[in-house]
Amino acid sequence: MTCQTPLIVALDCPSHDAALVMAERLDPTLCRVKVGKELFTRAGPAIVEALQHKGFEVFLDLKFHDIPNTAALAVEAAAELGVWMVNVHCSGGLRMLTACREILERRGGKRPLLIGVTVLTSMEQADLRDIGLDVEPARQVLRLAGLAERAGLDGLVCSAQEAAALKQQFARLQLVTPGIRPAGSAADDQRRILTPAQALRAGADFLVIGRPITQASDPAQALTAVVAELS
Ligand SMILES: O=c1ccn([C@@H]2O[C@H](COP(=O)(O)O)[C@@H](O)[C@H]2O)c(=O)[nH]1
Repeated sequence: MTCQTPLIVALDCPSHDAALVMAERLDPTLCRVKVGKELFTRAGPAIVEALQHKGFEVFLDLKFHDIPNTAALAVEAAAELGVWMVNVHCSGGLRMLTACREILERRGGKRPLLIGVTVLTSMEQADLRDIGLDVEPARQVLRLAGLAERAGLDGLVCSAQEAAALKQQFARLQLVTPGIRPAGSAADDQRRILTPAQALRAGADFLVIGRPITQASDPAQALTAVVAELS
């Protein structure tokens, strides 16, 4: 099934069973799901297959960042799982990004969207300074977007705060935006946030939402409320 909505729910759950219980409360016509580091490390490829079996398209958010050969082979393994989207860190560099794109092209057939992570939405300027980057997040995002464009990636993970500037310079790239917070929700550890409606207006293609839905007392109702905000 091809899902038409921009919503991706982050299933940051501690076990296979917990993820399936949460997935039961979601509707695959209203959202895709994201399997990240915690869930995949605990539950492995079986959880991806189980979610696909329930009708969900899966974004495998493992943010690969390694030497080109290792990263590319990891991306190929993700493609073999039949995931809809996979990602790598742009800061792995042009050769790493290119190797990841090339291995998917060589494989042929239906392939996942290959998305480059720019600057994590939990980071602000002080965090970049701590790692030796004396630059505003938005500027660093644009730099890394240029690398992703040159390497032929399909899109970027970025904050929706950068979406308008990115769409202006890199119209081809699809923008996947975590750090989405419905009005009144806690920001948690996120720093560069926007509401769902603001994010779409700014040009985001896909909105990643985790805790505001999965930790709500009624996740199905929380998802429906976001859908309503966007319609
Ligand atoms: O820059 C990034 C990249 C990935 N994420 C992931 O998205 C979700 C967000 O969850 P919330 O509960 O809505 O904060 C989470 O799985 C992160 O690993 C991100 O937040 N920022």
